[in-house]
Amino acid sequence: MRIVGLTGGIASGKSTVSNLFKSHGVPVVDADLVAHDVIRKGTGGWKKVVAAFGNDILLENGEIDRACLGQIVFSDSTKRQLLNRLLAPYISSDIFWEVMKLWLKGSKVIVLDIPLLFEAKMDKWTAPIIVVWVDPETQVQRLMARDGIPEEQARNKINAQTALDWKKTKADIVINNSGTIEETKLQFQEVLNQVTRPLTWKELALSREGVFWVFLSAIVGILVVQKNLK
Ligand SMILES: CC(C)(COP(=O)(O)OP(=O)(O)OC[C@H]1O[C@@H](n2cnc3c(N)ncnc32)[C@H](O)[C@@H]1O)[C@@H](O)C(=O)NCCC(=O)NCCS
Ligand SMILES: Nc1ncnc2c1ncn2[C@@H]1O[C@H](COP(=O)(O)OP(=O)(O)OP(=O)(O)O)[C@@H](O)[C@H]1O
Repeated sequence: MRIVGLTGGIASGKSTVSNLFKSHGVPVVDADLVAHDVIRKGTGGWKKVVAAFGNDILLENGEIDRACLGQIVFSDSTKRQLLNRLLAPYISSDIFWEVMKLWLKGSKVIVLDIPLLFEAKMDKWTAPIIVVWVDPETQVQRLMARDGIPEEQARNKINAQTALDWKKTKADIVINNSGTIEETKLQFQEVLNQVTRPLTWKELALSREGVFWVFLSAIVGILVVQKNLK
């Protein structure tokens, strides 16, 4: 199995690229969706977050008001680190199970869309690593437009993350999403070819079929040895 890492900065275009993967039949595990799931009302993550941040972050229906929690953590690095610490175990274990489900289904190539791939040190489990890069001014403008927030808030969110230029230096593949969607789609086609090329022997051995054949060979080997010993 090939586990491709997809990361970038906030509003750099990760979801845009992951939607392209999905539309070409490559399954994607979306860490943002997982992060939303682990703080649903009544879950372990919800309890931890409410205990740490208080009832003021709750909506009337008891769900966490993510916009409100976002305002708190994107302007205070200590609180952000606290939230990251509380949720990291839940997020990583859920991502692991999502990967296992895809492995059991026999998926050969999957994409992990994880904004904090490097920060959470999950980059070691993925190869190749794709970084969706955008120039700084376009990033601010797109974030302001998408979230309907003022420039200062947008810059707070961007500064809450490791610099996108640094992430770019760690990438195996960079998609420059500063231009039009059409330009991104052109780059994507090349990336798709690269990512879906035949699996290496190691990747093959880690796929469901690979494990099956290793297991079957071991059983046959044992039976042959036992027969020869009789
Ligand atoms: C802060 C929260 C409540 C804001 O929720 P909201 O729905 O408004 O935003 P959403 O979850 O869609 O995140 C939007 C983007 O913000 C950035 N972001 C989210 N959390 C963080 C963080 N802890 N540090 C830096 N950037 C972050 C990512 O680029 C993400 O794609 C939420 O993002 C959260 O619970 N974050 C902590 C969990 C986490 O680490 N998520 C990232 C997945 S690895
Ligand atoms: N090439 C592009 N041209 C114009 N707009 C774009 C382009 N790529 C993405 N956008 C827009 O920019 C915004 C951010 O893109 P997207 O949601 O894909 O980023 P993201 O990295 O997934 O964000 P987040 O980190 O918040 O999850 C969206 O409103 C999207 O429609």
